[in-house]
Amino acid sequence: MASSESQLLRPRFGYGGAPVPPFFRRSLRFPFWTSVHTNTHPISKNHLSLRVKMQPEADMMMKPVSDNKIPHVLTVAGSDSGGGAGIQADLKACAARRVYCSTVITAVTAQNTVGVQGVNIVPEDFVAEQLQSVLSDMHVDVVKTGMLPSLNIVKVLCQFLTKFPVRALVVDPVMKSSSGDVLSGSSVLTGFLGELLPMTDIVTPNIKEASVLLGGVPLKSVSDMRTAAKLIHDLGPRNVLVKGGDLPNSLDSVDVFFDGKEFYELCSPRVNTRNSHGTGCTLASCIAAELAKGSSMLSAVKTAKHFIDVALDYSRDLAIGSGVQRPFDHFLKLKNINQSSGRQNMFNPNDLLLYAVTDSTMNRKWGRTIAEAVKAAVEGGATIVQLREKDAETRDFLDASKVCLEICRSYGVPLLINDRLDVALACDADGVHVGQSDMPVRLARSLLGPEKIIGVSCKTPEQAHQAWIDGADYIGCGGVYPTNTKANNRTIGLDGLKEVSQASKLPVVAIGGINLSNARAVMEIGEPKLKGVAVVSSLFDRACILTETRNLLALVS
Ligand SMILES: Nc1ncnc2c1ncn2[C@@H]1O[C@H](COP(=O)(O)OP(=O)(O)O)[C@@H](O)[C@H]1O
Ligand SMILES: Cc1ncc(COP(=O)(O)O)c(N)n1
Repeated sequence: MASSESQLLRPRFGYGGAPVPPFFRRSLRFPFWTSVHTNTHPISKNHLSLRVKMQPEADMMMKPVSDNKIPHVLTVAGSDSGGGAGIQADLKACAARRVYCSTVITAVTAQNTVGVQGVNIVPEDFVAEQLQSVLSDMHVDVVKTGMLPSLNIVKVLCQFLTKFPVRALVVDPVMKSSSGDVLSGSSVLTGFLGELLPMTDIVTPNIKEASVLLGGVPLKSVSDMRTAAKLIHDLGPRNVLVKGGDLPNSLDSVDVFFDGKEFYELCSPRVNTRNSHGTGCTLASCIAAELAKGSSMLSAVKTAKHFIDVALDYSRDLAIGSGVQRPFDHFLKLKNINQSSGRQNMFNPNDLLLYAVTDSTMNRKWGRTIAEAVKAAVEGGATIVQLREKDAETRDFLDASKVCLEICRSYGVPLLINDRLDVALACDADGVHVGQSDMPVRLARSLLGPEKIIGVSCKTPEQAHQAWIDGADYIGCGGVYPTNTKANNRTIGLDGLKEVSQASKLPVVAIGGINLSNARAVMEIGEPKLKGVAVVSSLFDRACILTETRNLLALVS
């Protein structure tokens, strides 16, 4: 089988050749080998780097089929009673990626954080019955497979995939659990090699599974993973992702992607955690979800890898179960329940580290769309973004906000809207930032509900205290230095910032004239409540936003 993107996205629903939206077309001017630095969940200050070779035309996003068709992934996998892996991980991954997920259960396992205590295989005719029910009715876009515990189940699945072709088939060749317990016996290998892999669009073995597929050759290095990816590709799948989560002696977690022509190494710092049970299932489901939405294969793989990084980093110390195979949180929500108010808050104060505030005048000056500016900033490592569009038409602002939100979500970066609660609500942004003469915080909270982030500009300890009483999440304090971006804005200097930060019960981000030459001095006032710097001109009034963001991030981290 050929390994082209166009083949993968078979135009069953008629959008394989859809034109690229202008935003994506313009954003594809990457150098050949590029290092895309993205921030992890800012609980840690690690920054990921995806060492990937970008392919401009192949890495574009495709337009969804129609506005009404919900992207749909069917997972054919086993149930994990502990909820960390298998069907449960697949459902959570698809929900987190906003894709519908149906399920065909191949086995029920009794499993927890210690290991697998029992496996009950579903008879193949009942697997067939489930496949018939879903595939005959529900317009599945992508099928993702996990635990396929018997050769007959593999065969039944292949028959159904021939009868009901789908746009893409993602195969996670699950063989053992992370605890080392066998989930699929060696008999299924015949089915994989003879039937399933040749139908597969991407197969995602970990290093042990890659070794089994290749008859037992050990994989000990990234170079071995590359060789294995090539050899597995020869078995029929159009794309191969050899996952390096278990690669010994590696500080990084490196996955090797091979599309039949090019190799790509996707690299991120290894998260030191026990909460990694279900990463393989999640990664494959995430790839399936992105493909169902219309992404290219490389883009789907990159998004999935980034999703895992953010979720693992967030979940590194989640206490669930007494064993070492602990699950992680796909929704980044479990730790943020504010017990006292019952309010569930997604806000993490460390998100304030490098806060990018857009400016339409600067974007016009440099000939950029707001989305291009935001994309460059988050690629450079901005940890939170605020859209501040004082003179935009509502419709234009809303459209731009939706595009920016999509970009920010794919990087796990919160997006706030300045002042315009209506726009924030309409696009489901993560929150708002208001000034002292904008919507009062208390009203904003009642309109936005408990989950959204609300920030408020404060110059004095009294305003900071009021912000806390009214239910804000953070305060923006400044202008620290004189600036042109805001007329008649009194400068409070480092002394004023220190005074407000000492008094504030809320996390503080400094704003006003902050740039590469003074950002360090700001952070060095050493106030625990001061979590970062917010910048406008020093990112957006510059030729290369991405480079400026990286440089500033390095200074404040
Ligand atoms: N500790 C970790 N830190 C960062 N990424 C990890 C870690 N463990 C696994 N991953 C990533 O999770 C995904 C699943 O990999 P792996 O754990 O090797 O698969 P499996 O769960 O099938 O054994 C890969 O993208 C891998 O790089
Ligand atoms: C039902 C089921 N499917 C897949 C896995 C693999 O997940 P992991 O490699 O994280 O143990 C599992 N443990 N259980």
